Order: sequence, then C-alpha cells, then structure tokens
Amino acid sequence: MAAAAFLCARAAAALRPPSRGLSRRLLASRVAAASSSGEGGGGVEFQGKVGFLGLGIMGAPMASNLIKAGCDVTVWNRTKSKCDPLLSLGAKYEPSPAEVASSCDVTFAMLADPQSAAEVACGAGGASEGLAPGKGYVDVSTVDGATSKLIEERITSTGASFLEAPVSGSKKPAEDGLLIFLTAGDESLYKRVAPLLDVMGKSRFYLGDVGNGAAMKLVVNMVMGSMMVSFSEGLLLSEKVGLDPNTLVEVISQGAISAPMFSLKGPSMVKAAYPTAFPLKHQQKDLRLALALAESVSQSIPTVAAANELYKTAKSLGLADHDFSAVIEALKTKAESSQQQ
Ligand SMILES: NC(=O)C1=CN([C@@H]2O[C@H](COP(=O)(O)OP(=O)(O)OC[C@H]3O[C@@H](n4cnc5c(N)ncnc54)[C@H](OP(=O)(O)O)[C@@H]3O)[C@@H](O)[C@H]2O)C=CC1
Ligand SMILES: O=CC(=O)O
Repeated sequence: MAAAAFLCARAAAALRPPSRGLSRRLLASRVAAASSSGEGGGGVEFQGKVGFLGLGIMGAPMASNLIKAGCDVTVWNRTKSKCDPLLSLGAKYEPSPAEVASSCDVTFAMLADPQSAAEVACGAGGASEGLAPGKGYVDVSTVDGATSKLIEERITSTGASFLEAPVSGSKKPAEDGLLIFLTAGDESLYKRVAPLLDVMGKSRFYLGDVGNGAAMKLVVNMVMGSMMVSFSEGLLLSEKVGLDPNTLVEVISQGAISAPMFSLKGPSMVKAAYPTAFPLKHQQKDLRLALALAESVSQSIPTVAAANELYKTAKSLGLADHDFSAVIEALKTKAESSQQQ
C-alpha cells in the first residue's frame, strides 16, 4: 500500500466554504477537524492511492477536492485534455481505467450514464482488468440498479470490493465538498472510503444492498425533475397573466414550498439563461430510469411520465447539453405552437 495517508472527518460540516470551491487551507482544516473530532476514536484515517475515472462537470471538482485534501490521486478521462487541470494540481495520469485501478487502492468512477459506467468498469481496458483482492471500486455515477449489479458482479469476480455511491447535489456542491452520498454494497469498503466521501460531501447514507443507492438517487431525481417542470409552468403562467416572474421567485422563496433550486435557477430562467450545472440530457436519463424502476414494481408515476416527455422535447430542440432548467423552453415552444393553431 502506498505511503499517502491523511485524516479527515464527518465533522467537516462545520467548516463549509463561503464561496466557489474548497481552498487548500479549508480542506486542510477539514483534515485537522478530523483529528480532533473523536469520530471512531480520534478521526478517520484513509491510507492508500486514490484513482478517479471521469472528469466531467462533477468528477473534476470531486477529484480536485481529494487532491487539495492531500490525497495521492491518479486520474483518467476519455477526453484526455480534461485531465490537465487536475495534473496541474498534482494528480498523476494513467492511460486507461485498468491502469488506474491497478495502480490505486481505491478507484472512483463518475460517468455519464449506465452505458459508459458499464463500459469503463467492465469493457476492454476497463477498471476490472486492473482490480484484485484488497482493492476497491466506488461508482458514483447515476445509473439504474441492474447496471450497478452488473458492475458489482464483474468487480467482485476479481476479488475486489464494490460500493455504489451516487450523489445528490450539483456542480456547486461538488466544488464546495457538499455532496450527499447514497451508498450501498460492501460495508467494509464503505467504512474504508468514508474519509474520502467526507472530503467530497457533507453527508453519507449507507443503504444496504447494491441497487438501493441507485434507487434512492432515481427517486430523488424524479422528484427534482417534476419540480422543475412545475416551476417552469408557474414562471410562464405568471408572465402570461401579467405578473413579474421575478416576484413569483421571491414569493416562493419565502413560503412553505421554497427550495434552493428555485432560488438558484429562477432568476436566470427568467432571463432565458441556462448555464449548465446539471445537463438536461442527464435529467432526462434519470426520469427514464425512474420510470423503469416504477414499472418494475407496477407503480404509476404519471407526473414523472409527463415531465419526461417535456425533457425529451427539450432534447429534440437541441438543449441536451444546457442546464436542465432549459426544460422551460420546451413549454414555450408548446405554447407558441398552440397559439398558431
Ligand atoms: N451535473 C450534476 O449536477 C450531477 C450529475 N450527476 C450524475 O453524475 C454523472 C456525471 O455527471 P456530469 O459530470 O454532470 O456529466 P458530464 O457529462 O459533465 O461528464 C460525463 C463524464 O462521462 C464520460 N463519458 C461519457 N461517455 C463515456 C464513454 N462512453 N466512455 C468513457 N467515458 C465516458 C465523459 O468523458 P468525456 O469528457 O470524454 O466526454 C465525462 O467524463 C451522471 O451520471 C449524472 O447523472 C449526479 C449529481 C449531480
Ligand atoms: O443529479 C443531480 C443533482 O442535482 O443531484
């Protein structure tokens, strides 16, 4: 096992950063807080090298926070240029997921969807080719339970252990180390990587068997996707009846249905600006997976089904890579076409 060792803590919640990203100093304070937190008898220790596969909107800041916390991190990304900012921070590079997994003790993966998560874990040159007993693989991508179980089977067939750990929280929480981890799978791996989760997140849930983390994430995101559609409908209707949608955002923010998401996205939605934090294509993927999950237990989720159709329309309008709040544009298009009829 490599020499890299560091301490960190669940108690880090008290040390939340005031602005974008965690500074090295603040991450160092988290480490210091761990030593004095008393959790598990005087802080939690992780020893070893950490791999990180997938450096998109979420993966890059998560890996960056691990590096800033003092971890020995090795990265890989399909588009190699996205590794450069991490290499500047001190990360190492390996040319394939297999080589990352073989050179690290624990490897995290943050991929776009079920297909890419399975490919990177199980495909040619995939992580499973570099895994062995004693190593761990933690998939933090949002996928369905069946994909997660398939990955688990392949990973554990190498003797390594597997944890699924999708996250709730978007680009800014990832930058600020404020994610919520929804984990399931190998409990000893969960305990082993807890210090790393605590660097990247503000809380973590252990939910039992593989599939439960994926299911929890899909349920959360189906609620989020429907909320965004309902909010979009409200913004458009308020404008149409002569109200100022900015006032609607303010009114909502003060009442029982206030949500950080509305306050955060509302003002830019009013200006028809959708800077990407959570790509619309990923929200639609999550609704598609949630619908399949509901169907597997014969539950009807008609609101989610209707929301999904709107996200599909938004994708067909070329908005897949915009923030998911751009779903409001699909409603505008529908309104225009019904006016023309
Ligand atoms: N953005 C958000 O707010 C949140 C996203 N999530 C989930 O996290 C995951 C990642 O999201 P996010 O970072 O936003 O997504 P991005 O689209 O920014 O990044 C996706 C990553 O997957 C890689 N990838 C895609 N296809 C393949 C493939 N076939 N083989 C290898 N690598 C591939 C991309 O590589 P390349 O750079 O080469 O394209 C990139 O590293 C998704 O499952 C998403 O649903 C969860 C919580 C919040
Ligand atoms: O998956 C998206 C999020 O914001 O959480």
